[in-house]
Amino acid sequence: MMNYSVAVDRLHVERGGREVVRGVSFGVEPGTVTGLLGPSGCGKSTLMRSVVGVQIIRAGRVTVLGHDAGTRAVRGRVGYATQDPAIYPDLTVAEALRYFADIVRAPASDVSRVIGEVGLRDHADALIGRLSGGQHSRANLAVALLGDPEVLVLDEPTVGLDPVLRDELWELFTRLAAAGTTLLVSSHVMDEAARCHRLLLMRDGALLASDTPQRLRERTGESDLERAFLRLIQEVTT
Ligand SMILES: Nc1ncnc2c1ncn2[C@@H]1O[C@H](COP(=O)(O)OP(=O)(O)OP(=O)(O)O)[C@@H](O)[C@H]1O
Repeated sequence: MMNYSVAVDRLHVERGGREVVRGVSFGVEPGTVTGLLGPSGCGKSTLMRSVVGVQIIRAGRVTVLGHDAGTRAVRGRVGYATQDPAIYPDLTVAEALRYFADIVRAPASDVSRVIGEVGLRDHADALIGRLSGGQHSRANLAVALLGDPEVLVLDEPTVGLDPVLRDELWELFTRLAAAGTTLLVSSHVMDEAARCHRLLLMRDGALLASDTPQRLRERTGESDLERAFLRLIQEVTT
């Protein structure tokens, strides 16, 4: 059996009295980038919260690096960037990162490394509260990179970024994966899908597909991944 970094088995999650993840199963191979795509509200963030271990689940099992998600054995080995950055606005970028580096017991040298990786070197001394939306989300991503976690769970890390920055961040994700990190990255943007090793296409709390971009194109006969996704939706609704 494949030694998955993240394994989700028949996961069911309820939120607000409604089942928002309905029997999802998949595995994420080590050293790969897996894209989690689907329309707003389909359950992407809920699924990611389950992988990080901060979501109460109704049924099923989520294991990360061979341990139940959120347990002590995996704490510090998983980096998580949420959609809503929660970094103190009255600290500078470097101060905030030093603070979080202390919490996750990352080496002090990590602060400068992650600032460079997200392209915030020129803003290291700027107050978090004064950053633009895109700079703020990069600072948030930098926090997740502290301590060089083996698994990175990134909820829409490129939202609000211009195409050049998005491209740079995807290059970083690819580089991290090549060095052995496992990444689960959600996105609304289909052109980012092509840069993933594997795609999870989600709709209404269920997985429509879990496959490589190439196999999804072949299976649907569509060269464009957005059209391939639409075709899969047609298949299940007709
Ligand atoms: N705190 C909550 N209480 C009740 N229901 C919630 C809560 N958070 C999310 N939901 C519901 O759970 C469902 C899945 O939400 P989720 O945030 O996982 O979707 P998503 O695919 O990440 O959406 P988006 O792309 O807009 O972030 C939605 O129907 C949402 O309304």
